[in-house]
Amino acid sequence: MSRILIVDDEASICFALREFLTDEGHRVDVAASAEEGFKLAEDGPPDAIVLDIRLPGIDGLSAISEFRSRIGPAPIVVITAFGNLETAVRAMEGGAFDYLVKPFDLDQAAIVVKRALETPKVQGSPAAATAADGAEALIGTSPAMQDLFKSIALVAPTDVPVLITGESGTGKELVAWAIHRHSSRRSGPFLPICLAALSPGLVERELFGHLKGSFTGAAQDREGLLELASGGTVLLDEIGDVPSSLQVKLLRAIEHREVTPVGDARPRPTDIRVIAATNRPLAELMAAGQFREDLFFRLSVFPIHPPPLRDRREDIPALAEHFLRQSRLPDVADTHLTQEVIGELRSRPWAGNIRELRNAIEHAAIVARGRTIRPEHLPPAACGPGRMATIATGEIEPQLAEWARQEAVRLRGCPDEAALYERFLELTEPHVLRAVLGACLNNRAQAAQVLGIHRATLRQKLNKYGIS
Ligand SMILES: Nc1ncnc2c1ncn2[C@@H]1O[C@H](COP(=O)(O)OP(=O)(O)OP(=O)(O)O)[C@@H](O)[C@H]1O
Repeated sequence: MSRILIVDDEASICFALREFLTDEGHRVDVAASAEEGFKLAEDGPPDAIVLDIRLPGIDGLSAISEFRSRIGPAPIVVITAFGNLETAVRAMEGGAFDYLVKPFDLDQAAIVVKRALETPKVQGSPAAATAADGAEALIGTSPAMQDLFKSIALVAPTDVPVLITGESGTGKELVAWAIHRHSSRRSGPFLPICLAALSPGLVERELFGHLKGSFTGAAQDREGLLELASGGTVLLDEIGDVPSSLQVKLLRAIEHREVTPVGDARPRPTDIRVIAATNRPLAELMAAGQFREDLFFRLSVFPIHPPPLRDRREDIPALAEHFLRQSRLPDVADTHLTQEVIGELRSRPWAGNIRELRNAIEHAAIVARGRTIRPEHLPPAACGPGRMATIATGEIEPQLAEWARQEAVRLRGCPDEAALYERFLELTEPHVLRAVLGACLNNRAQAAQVLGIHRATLRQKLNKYGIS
Protein backbone atom coordinates (compact mmCIF):
# COMPACT_ATOMS: atom_id res chain seq x y z
CA MET A 1 0.00 0.00 0.00
CA SER A 2 1.28 3.45 -0.91
CA ARG A 3 0.31 6.77 0.53
CA ILE A 4 -0.94 9.19 -2.10
CA LEU A 5 -1.75 12.86 -1.62
CA ILE A 6 -4.21 14.49 -4.04
CA VAL A 7 -4.08 18.28 -4.13
CA ASP A 8 -6.97 19.67 -6.18
CA ASP A 9 -9.79 22.10 -5.43
CA GLU A 10 -12.20 20.32 -7.78
CA ALA A 11 -14.20 18.09 -5.48
CA SER A 12 -15.44 15.78 -8.25
CA ILE A 13 -11.92 14.96 -9.42
CA CYS A 14 -10.71 14.40 -5.86
CA PHE A 15 -13.67 12.15 -5.15
CA ALA A 16 -13.25 10.04 -8.28
CA LEU A 17 -9.47 9.72 -7.89
CA ARG A 18 -9.73 8.95 -4.19
CA GLU A 19 -12.31 6.20 -4.76
CA PHE A 20 -10.32 4.74 -7.58
CA LEU A 21 -6.92 4.77 -5.89
CA THR A 22 -8.40 3.50 -2.62
CA ASP A 23 -9.92 0.58 -4.53
CA GLU A 24 -6.46 -0.07 -5.91
CA GLY A 25 -5.30 -0.53 -2.32
CA HIS A 26 -3.69 2.84 -1.60
CA ARG A 27 -4.17 5.20 1.30
CA VAL A 28 -5.33 8.51 -0.12
CA ASP A 29 -5.31 11.98 1.48
CA VAL A 30 -6.99 14.94 -0.18
CA ALA A 31 -6.17 18.65 0.08
CA ALA A 32 -8.05 21.48 -1.61
CA SER A 33 -5.04 23.82 -1.71
CA ALA A 34 -1.25 23.63 -1.83
CA GLU A 35 -1.04 25.11 1.68
CA GLU A 36 -3.31 22.36 3.05
CA GLY A 37 -1.25 19.82 1.10
CA PHE A 38 2.00 21.03 2.74
CA LYS A 39 0.49 20.38 6.18
CA LEU A 40 -0.72 16.90 5.23
CA ALA A 41 2.67 16.10 3.67
CA GLU A 42 4.38 17.09 6.91
CA ASP A 43 2.05 14.90 8.98
CA GLY A 44 2.90 11.88 6.89
CA PRO A 45 5.16 12.08 3.81
CA PRO A 46 3.31 10.66 0.77
CA ASP A 47 4.84 8.19 -1.69
CA ALA A 48 3.35 10.20 -4.57
CA ILE A 49 1.47 13.45 -5.05
CA VAL A 50 -1.17 14.20 -7.66
CA LEU A 51 -1.14 17.98 -7.93
CA ASP A 52 -3.45 20.30 -9.86
CA ILE A 53 -1.85 23.39 -11.38
CA ARG A 54 -4.74 25.77 -10.94
CA LEU A 55 -5.29 26.10 -7.20
CA PRO A 56 -6.51 28.83 -4.90
CA GLY A 57 -3.50 30.47 -3.20
CA ILE A 58 -0.14 29.04 -4.26
CA ASP A 59 -0.47 27.53 -7.73
CA GLY A 60 0.57 23.96 -8.40
CA LEU A 61 3.69 24.68 -10.46
CA SER A 62 5.07 27.01 -7.77
CA ALA A 63 4.16 24.46 -5.11
CA ILE A 64 6.29 21.72 -6.68
CA SER A 65 9.57 23.00 -5.21
CA GLU A 66 7.98 23.50 -1.78
CA PHE A 67 6.64 19.93 -1.85
CA ARG A 68 10.07 18.74 -2.95
CA SER A 69 11.74 20.31 0.07
CA ARG A 70 9.19 18.60 2.32
CA ILE A 71 8.81 15.18 0.74
CA GLY A 72 12.15 14.67 -1.02
CA PRO A 73 12.22 12.74 -4.27
CA ALA A 74 8.69 11.22 -4.21
CA PRO A 75 7.06 11.48 -7.65
CA ILE A 76 4.67 14.34 -8.36
CA VAL A 77 2.07 13.93 -11.10
CA VAL A 78 0.75 17.27 -12.28
CA ILE A 79 -2.83 17.79 -13.49
CA THR A 80 -3.53 20.58 -15.91
CA ALA A 81 -6.61 21.76 -17.76
CA PHE A 82 -4.56 23.17 -20.60
CA GLY A 83 -1.28 21.48 -21.39
CA ASN A 84 1.09 23.62 -23.38
CA LEU A 85 4.83 23.45 -23.82
CA GLU A 86 5.59 25.95 -21.04
CA THR A 87 3.55 23.92 -18.57
CA ALA A 88 5.29 20.73 -19.61
CA VAL A 89 8.72 22.30 -19.33
CA ARG A 90 8.04 23.96 -15.99
CA ALA A 91 6.54 20.78 -14.61
CA MET A 92 9.49 18.68 -15.79
CA GLU A 93 12.03 21.26 -14.66
CA GLY A 94 10.42 21.35 -11.25
CA GLY A 95 10.87 17.61 -11.10
CA ALA A 96 7.32 16.50 -11.87
CA PHE A 97 7.18 12.88 -12.88
CA ASP A 98 4.49 13.29 -15.51
CA TYR A 99 1.36 15.23 -16.12
CA LEU A 100 -2.26 14.49 -16.86
CA VAL A 101 -4.33 16.76 -19.06
CA LYS A 102 -7.98 17.29 -18.06
CA PRO A 103 -10.29 15.69 -18.93
CA PHE A 104 -8.52 12.40 -18.31
CA ASP A 105 -10.06 9.06 -17.60
CA LEU A 106 -9.40 7.23 -14.40
CA ASP A 107 -7.63 4.34 -16.10
CA GLN A 108 -5.18 6.78 -17.60
CA ALA A 109 -4.60 8.38 -14.18
CA ALA A 110 -4.13 4.95 -12.61
CA ILE A 111 -1.48 4.01 -15.18
CA VAL A 112 0.47 7.24 -14.59
CA VAL A 113 0.27 6.96 -10.79
CA LYS A 114 1.27 3.29 -10.93
CA ARG A 115 4.27 4.11 -13.12
CA ALA A 116 5.19 6.96 -10.79
CA LEU A 117 5.15 4.66 -7.78
CA GLU A 118 7.20 2.00 -9.55
CA THR A 119 9.88 4.33 -10.91
CA PRO A 120 13.01 4.75 -8.82
CA LYS A 121 12.83 8.13 -7.12
CA VAL A 122 14.97 10.78 -8.71
CA GLN A 123 15.52 14.24 -7.38
CA GLY A 124 14.18 16.77 -9.86
CA SER A 125 16.42 19.49 -11.17
CA PRO A 126 15.77 22.97 -9.85
CA ALA A 127 13.66 25.22 -12.01
CA ALA A 128 15.66 26.85 -14.76
CA ALA A 129 14.93 30.12 -16.52
CA THR A 130 11.75 30.36 -18.51
CA ALA A 131 11.50 30.63 -22.26
CA ALA A 132 12.87 33.51 -24.24
CA ASP A 133 10.40 36.26 -24.94
CA GLY A 134 8.75 36.39 -28.30
CA ALA A 135 9.51 32.75 -29.03
CA GLU A 136 7.16 31.21 -31.54
CA ALA A 137 4.59 29.10 -29.75
CA LEU A 138 3.84 25.51 -30.57
CA ILE A 139 0.06 25.51 -30.73
CA GLY A 140 -2.03 22.42 -30.00
CA THR A 141 -3.75 20.57 -27.19
CA SER A 142 -4.39 17.24 -28.89
CA PRO A 143 -3.01 14.10 -27.22
CA ALA A 144 -0.35 13.94 -29.95
CA MET A 145 0.80 17.47 -29.09
CA GLN A 146 0.82 16.66 -25.37
CA ASP A 147 3.18 13.80 -26.10
CA LEU A 148 5.32 16.13 -28.17
CA PHE A 149 5.48 18.71 -25.37
CA LYS A 150 6.50 16.03 -22.91
CA SER A 151 9.24 14.77 -25.21
CA ILE A 152 10.59 18.29 -25.70
CA ALA A 153 10.47 18.99 -21.97
CA LEU A 154 12.26 15.73 -21.20
CA VAL A 155 15.04 16.01 -23.74
CA ALA A 156 15.68 19.78 -23.72
CA PRO A 157 17.77 19.92 -20.53
CA THR A 158 19.93 16.97 -21.59
CA ASP A 159 22.64 17.52 -24.14
CA VAL A 160 21.94 14.44 -26.26
CA PRO A 161 21.40 14.53 -30.02
CA VAL A 162 17.76 14.51 -31.13
CA LEU A 163 16.37 13.16 -34.38
CA ILE A 164 13.15 14.83 -35.49
CA THR A 165 11.32 12.95 -38.21
CA GLY A 166 8.08 13.97 -39.84
CA GLU A 167 6.42 15.17 -43.00
CA SER A 168 7.24 18.52 -44.45
CA GLY A 169 5.56 21.41 -42.63
CA THR A 170 4.78 19.50 -39.42
CA GLY A 171 6.89 21.87 -37.33
CA LYS A 172 10.23 20.05 -37.11
CA GLU A 173 12.22 23.27 -37.09
CA LEU A 174 9.92 24.81 -34.50
CA VAL A 175 10.39 21.74 -32.29
CA ALA A 176 14.19 22.03 -32.65
CA TRP A 177 13.97 25.69 -31.69
CA ALA A 178 11.80 24.84 -28.68
CA ILE A 179 14.37 22.26 -27.52
CA HIS A 180 17.12 24.84 -27.86
CA ARG A 181 15.34 27.58 -25.98
CA HIS A 182 14.49 25.25 -23.12
CA SER A 183 18.04 23.94 -22.87
CA SER A 184 21.01 25.31 -20.97
CA ARG A 185 22.32 26.51 -24.35
CA ARG A 186 19.46 28.96 -24.77
CA SER A 187 21.74 32.00 -24.62
CA GLY A 188 23.99 30.51 -27.33
CA PRO A 189 23.24 30.49 -31.05
CA PHE A 190 20.55 28.33 -32.68
CA LEU A 191 21.73 27.61 -36.19
CA PRO A 192 19.44 25.79 -38.63
CA ILE A 193 21.37 24.46 -41.62
CA CYS A 194 19.39 23.10 -44.54
CA LEU A 195 21.72 20.48 -45.99
CA ALA A 196 19.56 20.01 -49.07
CA ALA A 197 20.03 23.66 -49.95
CA LEU A 198 23.85 23.50 -49.91
CA SER A 199 25.49 22.36 -53.11
CA PRO A 200 27.10 18.94 -52.52
CA GLY A 201 30.56 20.25 -53.39
CA LEU A 202 30.31 22.99 -50.77
CA VAL A 203 28.78 21.13 -47.84
CA GLU A 204 32.13 20.21 -46.30
CA ARG A 205 33.51 23.74 -46.46
CA GLU A 206 30.29 25.24 -45.16
CA LEU A 207 30.05 22.86 -42.22
CA PHE A 208 33.69 22.49 -41.29
CA GLY A 209 35.31 25.68 -42.64
CA HIS A 210 38.57 25.89 -44.56
CA LEU A 211 42.13 27.15 -44.37
CA LYS A 212 43.51 29.86 -46.60
CA GLY A 213 44.88 28.38 -49.83
CA SER A 214 43.16 25.01 -49.35
CA PHE A 215 41.45 25.42 -52.74
CA THR A 216 41.46 27.96 -55.55
CA GLY A 217 39.79 31.09 -54.28
CA ALA A 218 40.30 30.37 -50.59
CA ALA A 219 41.83 33.77 -49.90
CA GLN A 220 41.54 33.47 -46.13
CA ASP A 221 40.72 31.08 -43.33
CA ARG A 222 37.01 30.68 -42.73
CA GLU A 223 35.21 29.13 -39.79
CA GLY A 224 32.59 26.54 -40.63
CA LEU A 225 29.01 26.63 -39.39
CA LEU A 226 29.65 23.88 -36.84
CA GLU A 227 32.34 26.03 -35.25
CA LEU A 228 30.34 29.24 -35.49
CA ALA A 229 27.52 27.60 -33.56
CA SER A 230 29.81 26.69 -30.65
CA GLY A 231 28.01 27.12 -27.34
CA GLY A 232 24.66 26.60 -29.04
CA THR A 233 22.54 24.17 -31.03
CA VAL A 234 22.82 23.19 -34.67
CA LEU A 235 19.80 21.92 -36.55
CA LEU A 236 20.92 19.74 -39.44
CA ASP A 237 17.80 19.90 -41.54
CA GLU A 238 17.27 17.29 -44.28
CA ILE A 239 19.98 15.12 -42.71
CA GLY A 240 19.19 12.39 -45.26
CA ASP A 241 20.85 14.64 -47.85
CA VAL A 242 24.26 14.77 -46.21
CA PRO A 243 26.74 13.32 -48.74
CA SER A 244 28.01 9.84 -47.81
CA SER A 245 31.59 11.10 -48.00
CA LEU A 246 30.92 13.51 -45.11
CA GLN A 247 29.01 11.22 -42.81
CA VAL A 248 32.09 9.95 -40.93
CA LYS A 249 33.37 13.48 -40.47
CA LEU A 250 30.00 14.57 -39.14
CA LEU A 251 29.85 11.64 -36.74
CA ARG A 252 33.25 12.66 -35.41
CA ALA A 253 32.09 16.22 -34.92
CA ILE A 254 29.08 15.00 -32.92
CA GLU A 255 30.88 12.36 -30.88
CA HIS A 256 34.12 14.18 -30.15
CA ARG A 257 32.84 17.73 -30.45
CA GLU A 258 35.61 18.74 -32.79
CA VAL A 259 35.82 19.84 -36.42
CA THR A 260 38.65 19.64 -38.90
CA PRO A 261 38.50 22.43 -41.50
CA VAL A 262 39.23 21.63 -45.16
CA GLY A 263 43.00 21.88 -45.69
CA ASP A 264 43.81 21.41 -42.01
CA ALA A 265 44.96 18.26 -40.27
CA ARG A 266 44.34 19.43 -36.72
CA PRO A 267 40.87 19.18 -35.28
CA ARG A 268 39.47 22.14 -33.36
CA PRO A 269 37.06 21.88 -30.46
CA THR A 270 33.47 23.00 -30.91
CA ASP A 271 30.81 22.79 -28.24
CA ILE A 272 27.61 22.07 -30.14
CA ARG A 273 24.46 20.12 -29.57
CA VAL A 274 23.20 18.52 -32.77
CA ILE A 275 19.56 18.14 -33.63
CA ALA A 276 18.86 16.46 -36.97
CA ALA A 277 15.61 16.60 -38.90
CA THR A 278 14.34 14.76 -41.92
CA ASN A 279 11.18 13.93 -43.79
CA ARG A 280 12.85 10.95 -45.46
CA PRO A 281 12.83 7.46 -43.95
CA LEU A 282 16.40 7.33 -42.60
CA ALA A 283 16.10 3.70 -41.59
CA GLU A 284 15.38 2.83 -45.20
CA LEU A 285 18.21 4.99 -46.52
CA MET A 286 20.40 3.09 -44.11
CA ALA A 287 19.10 -0.25 -45.33
CA ALA A 288 19.82 0.88 -48.89
CA GLY A 289 23.41 1.70 -47.88
CA GLN A 290 22.97 5.45 -48.34
CA PHE A 291 23.16 6.42 -44.69
CA ARG A 292 25.75 5.18 -42.19
CA GLU A 293 24.45 3.02 -39.41
CA ASP A 294 26.76 4.52 -36.77
CA LEU A 295 25.64 8.06 -37.63
CA PHE A 296 22.01 6.99 -37.60
CA PHE A 297 22.30 5.41 -34.16
CA ARG A 298 24.21 8.41 -32.80
CA LEU A 299 21.60 10.84 -34.07
CA SER A 300 18.59 8.83 -33.04
CA VAL A 301 19.37 8.65 -29.32
CA PHE A 302 16.10 10.49 -28.76
CA PRO A 303 13.69 10.43 -31.70
CA ILE A 304 10.78 12.86 -31.87
CA HIS A 305 8.00 12.63 -34.43
CA PRO A 306 5.74 15.67 -34.83
CA PRO A 307 2.46 14.23 -36.13
CA PRO A 308 0.96 15.20 -39.50
CA LEU A 309 -1.88 17.69 -39.22
CA ARG A 310 -4.46 15.18 -40.48
CA ASP A 311 -3.79 13.12 -37.34
CA ARG A 312 -4.64 15.97 -35.00
CA ARG A 313 -7.50 17.78 -36.66
CA GLU A 314 -8.82 18.91 -33.28
CA ASP A 315 -5.94 21.43 -33.20
CA ILE A 316 -6.97 23.06 -36.49
CA PRO A 317 -9.34 25.73 -35.04
CA ALA A 318 -6.73 26.96 -32.54
CA LEU A 319 -3.98 26.92 -35.17
CA ALA A 320 -6.16 28.79 -37.67
CA GLU A 321 -7.04 31.43 -35.08
CA HIS A 322 -3.34 31.72 -34.11
CA PHE A 323 -2.23 32.24 -37.71
CA LEU A 324 -5.02 34.74 -38.32
CA ARG A 325 -3.92 36.85 -35.33
CA GLN A 326 -0.28 36.49 -36.35
CA SER A 327 -0.85 37.60 -39.91
CA ARG A 328 -0.55 41.27 -38.89
CA LEU A 329 -2.81 42.36 -41.73
CA PRO A 330 -4.29 45.82 -41.14
CA ASP A 331 -7.94 44.68 -40.85
CA VAL A 332 -7.29 41.42 -39.06
CA ALA A 333 -8.78 42.56 -35.73
CA ASP A 334 -12.23 42.54 -37.36
CA THR A 335 -11.69 39.29 -39.25
CA HIS A 336 -13.29 36.11 -37.95
CA LEU A 337 -13.48 32.51 -38.99
CA THR A 338 -16.99 31.12 -39.44
CA GLN A 339 -17.95 27.63 -38.28
CA GLU A 340 -18.35 26.79 -41.95
CA VAL A 341 -14.70 27.67 -42.60
CA ILE A 342 -13.57 25.71 -39.58
CA GLY A 343 -15.55 22.75 -40.90
CA GLU A 344 -13.89 23.10 -44.30
CA LEU A 345 -10.44 23.43 -42.71
CA ARG A 346 -11.02 20.33 -40.62
CA SER A 347 -11.97 18.31 -43.66
CA ARG A 348 -8.98 19.12 -45.87
CA PRO A 349 -6.15 16.59 -46.36
CA TRP A 350 -3.36 19.08 -45.46
CA ALA A 351 -0.62 17.37 -47.42
CA GLY A 352 1.55 20.42 -46.67
CA ASN A 353 0.63 20.20 -42.99
CA ILE A 354 0.82 23.29 -40.76
CA ARG A 355 2.74 25.34 -43.30
CA GLU A 356 -0.11 24.86 -45.77
CA LEU A 357 -2.68 25.80 -43.11
CA ARG A 358 -0.75 28.95 -42.25
CA ASN A 359 -0.57 29.96 -45.93
CA ALA A 360 -4.27 29.20 -46.43
CA ILE A 361 -5.27 31.40 -43.49
CA GLU A 362 -3.07 34.28 -44.62
CA HIS A 363 -4.46 33.98 -48.13
CA ALA A 364 -8.05 33.92 -46.88
CA ALA A 365 -7.45 36.92 -44.59
CA ILE A 366 -6.14 38.94 -47.52
CA VAL A 367 -9.09 38.01 -49.74
CA ALA A 368 -11.65 38.63 -46.97
CA ARG A 369 -10.26 42.17 -46.40
CA GLY A 370 -11.36 42.62 -42.83
CA ARG A 371 -14.63 40.74 -43.24
CA THR A 372 -15.65 37.36 -41.94
CA ILE A 373 -13.66 34.60 -43.60
CA ARG A 374 -15.83 32.22 -45.59
CA PRO A 375 -14.89 28.96 -47.34
CA GLU A 376 -14.66 30.66 -50.76
CA HIS A 377 -11.86 32.87 -49.42
CA LEU A 378 -9.61 29.85 -48.91
CA PRO A 379 -7.16 28.84 -51.64
CA PRO A 380 -7.68 25.41 -53.21
CA ALA A 381 -6.13 22.57 -51.22
CA ALA A 382 -2.46 22.25 -52.15
CA CYS A 383 -1.14 19.43 -54.24
CA GLY A 384 -1.86 16.66 -51.81
CA PRO A 385 -1.57 13.10 -52.93
CA GLY A 386 -5.20 13.07 -54.04
CA ARG A 387 -4.92 16.18 -56.17
CA MET A 388 -1.64 15.06 -57.74
CA ALA A 389 -3.34 11.87 -58.77
CA THR A 390 -6.15 13.87 -60.39
CA ILE A 391 -3.70 16.00 -62.36
CA ALA A 392 -1.73 13.01 -63.56
CA THR A 393 -4.85 11.11 -64.47
CA GLY A 394 -6.20 14.16 -66.25
CA GLU A 395 -3.14 14.17 -68.52
CA ILE A 396 -3.03 10.45 -69.12
CA GLU A 397 -6.73 9.86 -69.62
CA PRO A 398 -7.20 11.22 -73.17
CA GLN A 399 -4.16 9.32 -74.47
CA LEU A 400 -5.27 6.16 -72.75
CA ALA A 401 -8.75 6.45 -74.20
CA GLU A 402 -7.33 6.96 -77.70
CA TRP A 403 -4.95 3.98 -77.36
CA ALA A 404 -7.79 1.75 -76.14
CA ARG A 405 -10.08 2.86 -78.96
CA GLN A 406 -7.47 2.12 -81.65
CA GLU A 407 -6.54 -1.24 -80.16
CA ALA A 408 -10.19 -2.23 -79.77
CA VAL A 409 -10.86 -1.41 -83.44
CA ARG A 410 -7.78 -3.35 -84.53
CA LEU A 411 -8.52 -6.39 -82.37
CA ARG A 412 -12.14 -6.59 -83.44
CA GLY A 413 -11.00 -8.42 -86.53
CA CYS A 414 -8.39 -10.66 -84.88
CA PRO A 415 -10.06 -12.69 -82.13
CA ASP A 416 -6.87 -14.77 -81.58
CA GLU A 417 -4.94 -11.75 -80.44
CA ALA A 418 -7.77 -10.34 -78.38
CA ALA A 419 -6.45 -9.92 -74.86
CA LEU A 420 -6.69 -6.18 -74.62
CA TYR A 421 -7.14 -6.10 -70.88
CA GLU A 422 -4.05 -8.22 -70.32
CA ARG A 423 -2.06 -6.06 -72.76
CA PHE A 424 -3.17 -2.93 -70.93
CA LEU A 425 -1.94 -4.32 -67.63
CA GLU A 426 1.35 -5.44 -69.14
CA LEU A 427 1.91 -1.96 -70.50
CA THR A 428 1.08 -0.08 -67.35
CA GLU A 429 1.80 -2.34 -64.40
CA PRO A 430 5.61 -2.48 -64.65
CA HIS A 431 5.81 1.34 -64.60
CA VAL A 432 3.61 1.57 -61.54
CA LEU A 433 5.50 -1.19 -59.75
CA ARG A 434 8.93 0.32 -60.50
CA ALA A 435 7.84 3.81 -59.49
CA VAL A 436 6.38 2.65 -56.20
CA LEU A 437 9.33 0.40 -55.40
CA GLY A 438 11.70 3.28 -56.13
CA ALA A 439 9.75 5.66 -53.91
CA CYS A 440 9.79 3.04 -51.15
CA LEU A 441 13.51 2.36 -51.58
CA ASN A 442 12.80 -1.24 -52.54
CA ASN A 443 10.99 -1.95 -49.31
CA ARG A 444 8.46 -4.46 -50.60
CA ALA A 445 6.23 -4.39 -47.56
CA GLN A 446 5.83 -0.65 -47.83
CA ALA A 447 5.41 -0.83 -51.62
CA ALA A 448 2.62 -3.38 -51.22
CA GLN A 449 0.96 -1.05 -48.74
CA VAL A 450 1.22 1.94 -51.10
CA LEU A 451 -0.14 -0.15 -53.97
CA GLY A 452 -2.93 -1.49 -51.79
CA ILE A 453 -2.17 -5.10 -52.67
CA HIS A 454 -0.97 -8.06 -50.70
CA ARG A 455 2.78 -8.68 -50.47
CA ALA A 456 2.34 -12.09 -52.10
CA THR A 457 0.52 -10.48 -55.03
CA LEU A 458 3.31 -7.93 -55.36
CA ARG A 459 5.88 -10.74 -55.37
CA GLN A 460 3.99 -12.57 -58.14
CA LYS A 461 3.78 -9.43 -60.24
CA LEU A 462 7.47 -8.63 -59.80
CA ASN A 463 8.36 -12.17 -60.88
CA LYS A 464 6.03 -11.92 -63.85
CA TYR A 465 7.69 -8.76 -65.13
CA GLY A 466 11.19 -9.78 -64.11
CA ILE A 467 11.58 -6.79 -61.77
CA SER A 468 14.11 -7.49 -59.06
N1 LIG B 1 2.48 23.44 -33.50
C1 LIG B 1 2.63 24.58 -34.21
N2 LIG B 1 2.08 25.73 -33.78
C2 LIG B 1 2.20 26.86 -34.48
N3 LIG B 1 2.86 26.96 -35.64
C3 LIG B 1 3.45 25.86 -36.11
C4 LIG B 1 3.38 24.62 -35.42
N4 LIG B 1 4.07 23.70 -36.12
C5 LIG B 1 4.54 24.34 -37.21
N5 LIG B 1 4.18 25.64 -37.22
C6 LIG B 1 4.48 26.62 -38.27
O1 LIG B 1 4.36 25.91 -39.51
C7 LIG B 1 5.38 26.30 -40.40
C8 LIG B 1 6.20 25.09 -40.79
O2 LIG B 1 6.94 24.65 -39.66
P1 LIG B 1 8.47 24.14 -39.78
O3 LIG B 1 9.24 24.95 -40.75
O4 LIG B 1 8.99 24.01 -38.40
O5 LIG B 1 8.16 22.69 -40.43
P2 LIG B 1 9.20 21.58 -40.90
O6 LIG B 1 8.62 20.27 -40.49
O7 LIG B 1 10.58 21.92 -40.41
O8 LIG B 1 9.13 21.72 -42.47
P3 LIG B 1 10.18 21.19 -43.59
O9 LIG B 1 10.32 19.71 -43.40
O10 LIG B 1 9.50 21.53 -44.88
O11 LIG B 1 11.45 21.95 -43.35
C9 LIG B 1 6.17 27.38 -39.70
O12 LIG B 1 5.63 28.63 -40.08
C10 LIG B 1 5.92 27.11 -38.25
O13 LIG B 1 6.04 28.28 -37.49
